[in-house]
Amino acid sequence: MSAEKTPVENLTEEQAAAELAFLAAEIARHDELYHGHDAPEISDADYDALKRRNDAVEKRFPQLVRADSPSIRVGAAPLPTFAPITHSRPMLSLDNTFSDEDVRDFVGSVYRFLGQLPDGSIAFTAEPKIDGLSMSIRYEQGRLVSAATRGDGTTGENVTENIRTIKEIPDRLPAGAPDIVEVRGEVYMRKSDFLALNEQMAAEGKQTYVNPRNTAAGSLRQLDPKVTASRNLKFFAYAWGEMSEMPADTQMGMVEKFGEWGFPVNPLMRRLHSVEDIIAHYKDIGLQRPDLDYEIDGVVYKVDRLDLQARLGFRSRSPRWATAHKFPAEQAFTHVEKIDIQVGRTGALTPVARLTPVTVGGVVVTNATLHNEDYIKGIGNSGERIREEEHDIRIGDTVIVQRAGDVIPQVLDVVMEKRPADAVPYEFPRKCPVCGSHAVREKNEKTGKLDSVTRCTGGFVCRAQAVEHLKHFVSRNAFDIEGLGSKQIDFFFESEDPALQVRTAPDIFTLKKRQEESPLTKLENIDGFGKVSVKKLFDAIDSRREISLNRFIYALGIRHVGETNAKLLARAYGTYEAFVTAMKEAADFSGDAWDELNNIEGIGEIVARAIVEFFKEPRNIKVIDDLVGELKDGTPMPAEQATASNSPVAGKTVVFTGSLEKFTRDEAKARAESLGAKVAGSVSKKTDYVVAGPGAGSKLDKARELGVQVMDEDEWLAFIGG
Ligand SMILES: NC(=O)c1ccc[n+]([C@@H]2O[C@H](COP(=O)([O-])OP(=O)(O)OC[C@H]3O[C@@H](n4cnc5c(N)ncnc54)[C@H](O)[C@@H]3O)[C@@H](O)[C@H]2O)c1
Ligand SMILES: [Zn+2]
Repeated sequence: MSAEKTPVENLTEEQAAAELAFLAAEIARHDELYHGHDAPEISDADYDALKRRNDAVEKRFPQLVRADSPSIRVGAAPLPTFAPITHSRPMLSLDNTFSDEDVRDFVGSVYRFLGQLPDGSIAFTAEPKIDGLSMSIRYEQGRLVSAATRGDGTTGENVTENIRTIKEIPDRLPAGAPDIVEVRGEVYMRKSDFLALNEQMAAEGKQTYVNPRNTAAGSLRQLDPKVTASRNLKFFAYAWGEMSEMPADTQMGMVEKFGEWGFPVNPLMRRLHSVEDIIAHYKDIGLQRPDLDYEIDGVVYKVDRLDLQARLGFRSRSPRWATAHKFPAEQAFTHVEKIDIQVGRTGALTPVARLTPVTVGGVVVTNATLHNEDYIKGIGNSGERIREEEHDIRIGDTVIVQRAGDVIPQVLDVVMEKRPADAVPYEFPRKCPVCGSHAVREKNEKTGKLDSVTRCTGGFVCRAQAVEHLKHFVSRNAFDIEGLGSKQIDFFFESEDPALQVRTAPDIFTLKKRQEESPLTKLENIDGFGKVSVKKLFDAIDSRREISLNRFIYALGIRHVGETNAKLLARAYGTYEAFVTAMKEAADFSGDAWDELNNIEGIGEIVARAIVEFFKEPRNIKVIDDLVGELKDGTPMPAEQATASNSPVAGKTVVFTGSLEKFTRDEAKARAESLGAKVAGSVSKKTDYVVAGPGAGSKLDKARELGVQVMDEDEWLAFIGG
């Protein structure tokens, strides 16, 4: 879909054709979901953007307009569930306008089309665009005989029995009404009814609805009219189909007539002349929008005189005499009831505002992400202010929420006038709410600033992260346990059976024993496992009780510690014991152990911090101790190279000093490391050997002072075996 991003003017004809084909299929799919199943997958704003893109491409390449172009189609084909009804006159859609400029263009185009009419002489009606579903209701001799949805504009669904259950829709017209009357308008659900229905659905443990429009459509298209009847649907009349006689000669007059006949009509409809008045009314309706008990998504403008409407006529899918001026993504006011912390799979603590439910742009919003600690304070990712000082988000605050691009609702700002006197700044937790481990913000190496994300350090024990960690633990470059894939981990993790459950790494190694001791749950009887595969699995697990230190470290899934760093650490410390002891000693980020960790070539400060934070968490230590206890000899094997060479220097710390003659400093270091030694830059009590060439100075003195064994180059070579 990268072509989508290419500016229309840069598209080649070939690209344009391909994109139009894609858009036709994609828009048809969304139409089907939205109109056919009342279950849209994307927001209206995103849908409208697809449509606009299609229009723009077609405008530049008119020769490419497809027979199935969304610009000439309306809605979606009726569902076969209902009998089809062919409309006596098509039910069309409306053209859209999005800006004041578009409105001027629309009015201008009407004047141009009609010609010779003085400015200000054409009246337009302006009325809210109700977000429901359009309906055509037919009366013959004053009696309701049928009702149909719009469908694809030509054929709709017969929903007569369901429409009859709507109390607001008269069953009979008063005497004097024409013989044939088709009243068209919008069936909708009130916001308050929608919220109440959803509450009830939730209380009954049923799936709740997304928004009033889809709920209204779903409620109407029920096979059982009793369900429709229970939903308290409403109606506004604003248009008509076939009429045996016209009772008025203006749009306004017609709607007034509908009102007289007993149909609900919208009280906000006005007749206006100038673009300025039209736009002012649009703004006024926009202001009233949050307080209306029904969803509207714009204001519809129509040429008032019906003779002029007739002259203007229709395009393929919409009248030339009308347009819908859409509202931008909606904002709404609501309260922050509380702030919860969610822990992601990587351990990130994300604050979420729990809001008093409110509909925003047609969708009920109950949560908004607050991203991180700084965002709550009003500080952006680069340290910039995103809200005014003091506009930090507090529990109890009234806030403005917006669905921009309509994905995750955002809290835009705080209404300070409404802040309760006792509201206190939110205190971001320093502990993971899931596992209780301490949570930290990392420091950015380059900027020296704190990272905006707060992370749980209990990666190894935290339930929020555990599944991912376990999957990592058994993966190919870690413990590499065959037969224990992602699916199996999910299964064992979710199991509530003590004989099957795996929540932490050591559980993997106790599984066999627990199985043996449990007379009830036998893994081999569970779907997907069989006798043979269970034996294989337990063999695979047992074979991994012997594991190299670098794999072991990598398997812990410490942040920033990938395979390379795990190898560096394993090589530097040689043994598990040495490694863990050093990490514990480095807990306060100072002292010899901390310096040595930072001295390891390739290990930077961020990595070093992450490792120390990990080992600082007693919960991690507990699990690691359990894990190690399950291994052969109660420890991972010393670093890989060391075991290979059986060298006397494996795991030892060596310092080279003075000018070496038999080899370069780099060569000496590489050689020593390949034998499993750790090469350090300075002498400390941890140093095992100092290799001193001619001219050695202070390091040699220090070694003598500490009683460290000193060798010359030849002795060293003999020691390591030539
Ligand atoms: N999210 C999705 O996947 C998806 C898919 C398809 C359509 N949609 C949304 O549906 C709408 C497009 O559907 P559309 O083709 O029905 O166009 P439309 O809803 O923009 O406009 C036409 C409709 O407006 C309605 N309407 C309400 N009040 C009216 C009034 N006072 N006067 C005249 N008509 C009035 C009528 O039902 C008419 O059919 C857009 O809002 C679009 O975003 C969304
Ligand atoms: Zn945690």
